[in-house]
Amino acid sequence: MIKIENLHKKYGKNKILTGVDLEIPEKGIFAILGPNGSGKTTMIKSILGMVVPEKGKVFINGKETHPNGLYRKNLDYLPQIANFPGNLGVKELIKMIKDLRGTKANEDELIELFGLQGYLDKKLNNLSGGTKQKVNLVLAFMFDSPIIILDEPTSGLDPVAMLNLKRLIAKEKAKGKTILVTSHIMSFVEEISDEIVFLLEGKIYFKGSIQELREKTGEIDLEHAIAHILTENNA
Ligand SMILES: Nc1ncnc2c1ncn2[C@@H]1O[C@H](COP(=O)(O)OP(=O)(O)OP(=O)(O)O)[C@@H](O)[C@H]1O
Repeated sequence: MIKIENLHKKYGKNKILTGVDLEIPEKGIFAILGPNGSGKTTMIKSILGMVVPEKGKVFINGKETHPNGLYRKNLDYLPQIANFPGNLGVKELIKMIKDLRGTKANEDELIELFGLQGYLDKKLNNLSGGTKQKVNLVLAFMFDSPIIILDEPTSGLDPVAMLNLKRLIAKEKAKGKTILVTSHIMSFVEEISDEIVFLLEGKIYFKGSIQELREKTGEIDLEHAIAHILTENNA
């Protein structure tokens, strides 16, 4: 379980999170939504210890996260923008991340799933955006951790890769994992999520099922429900 208590984070004078309280139970897919700049990535990075909040606590499975970051061994993360050196080859990068992590990985299955066999000797600089994203997805899923955090996983993916990603996420959920995901693609969110967490003006504005959100807003689908909240709040 992931628990966030009274999280506050500002960058300079810019207050981003102003008292986030959130409990994510074990097992299931939870979509973190909110307008651009609402602090989704900042919240995710706080869970990962990559952002230091002014105030607040994060607990993973009942234990407060420690600045030494050892708890991250049980978390897999796909960053919104992964900045690996462009002169690294795909195979080299995968090996480097495996060596750093020091645990077993199932990269071969994922390389096949995303059709990356022909790219293993290519340098990252020479890959298209979508192919780079597929490599990042391999890195994010290959360690089989119980918690997976995906920041904009659909970015740049073609429809085949998108279908493969959805199947992969469903398979990982079936293993009992907890998956946190951000996305601006509402059809994707609608298809995969068990619950929605909506961030607005530094706090959790809504947490619940898509059905509950539709009922709360009186709208026909998630896209309209989100648009309704944003318009109502001038966001
Ligand atoms: N390192 C930083 N230094 C200064 N400001 C930052 C930093 N990181 C993020 N911000 C600012 O914090 C705010 C929240 O950013 P964040 O990336 O968390 O939003 P988001 O909800 O993930 O946005 P998006 O939907 O566009 O990905 C933005 O205004 C952003 O410019």
